[in-house]
Amino acid sequence: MSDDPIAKFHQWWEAVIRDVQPKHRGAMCLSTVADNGMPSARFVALKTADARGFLFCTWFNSRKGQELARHPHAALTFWWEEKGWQVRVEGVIAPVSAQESDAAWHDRSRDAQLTTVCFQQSQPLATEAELEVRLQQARQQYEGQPVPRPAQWGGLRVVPQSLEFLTFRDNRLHLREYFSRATPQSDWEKRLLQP
Ligand SMILES: Cc1cc2nc3c(=O)[nH]c(=O)nc-3n(C[C@H](O)[C@H](O)[C@H](O)COP(=O)(O)O)c2cc1C
Repeated sequence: MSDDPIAKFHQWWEAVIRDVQPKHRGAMCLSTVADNGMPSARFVALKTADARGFLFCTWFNSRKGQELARHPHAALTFWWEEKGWQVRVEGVIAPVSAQESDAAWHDRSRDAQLTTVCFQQSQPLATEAELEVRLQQARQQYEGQPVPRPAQWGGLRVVPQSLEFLTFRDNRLHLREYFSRATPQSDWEKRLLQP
């Protein structure tokens, strides 16, 4: 078993992509905390995972973006049913360079860029019909030209302090491999946890 949790994460993620071919290959539950201590969770898409951390993209002024700006701690949870694997990540939020956010923006399809720019994520919506109207307006506005990345949209990185890999077993003797480190510069320590 790998003693480098990032390498282990990659082994698992690549195995899932290869063997399961999920439609949303990077889907992960992102948990944040509000001022009153209330947690909130939603799925986002993992873009990359490497020694620097786990990168996802969003609106900085969305609910999650504002919560992370005020409380820069986050948890990520993956569950890959076909493999019986759960991964939990806990860490701190680190900003991402404008160049990296630009690269992520250019990776998106034009359709995805247009649906991103035409909404103010997390704000109230008057009617469902407004969705189509706004998208049509954005199509017209940017016809024949590139869709620029909004300044409020970009990447955020979760720099992990701990990762836990759970191998689910039908007899409930789940294997839990827990990795933690005191600081991002420290070595990882590994231990097993009771199921
Ligand atoms: C599979 C999946 C992937 C998603 N990926 C993203 C994403 O990468 N970024 C994002 O902002 N929202 C993504 N969403 C939408 C979020 O779940 C959420 O509805 C939205 O970001 C607003 O959350 P907030 O109001 O807590 O900020 C995704 C939803 C699903 C179901």
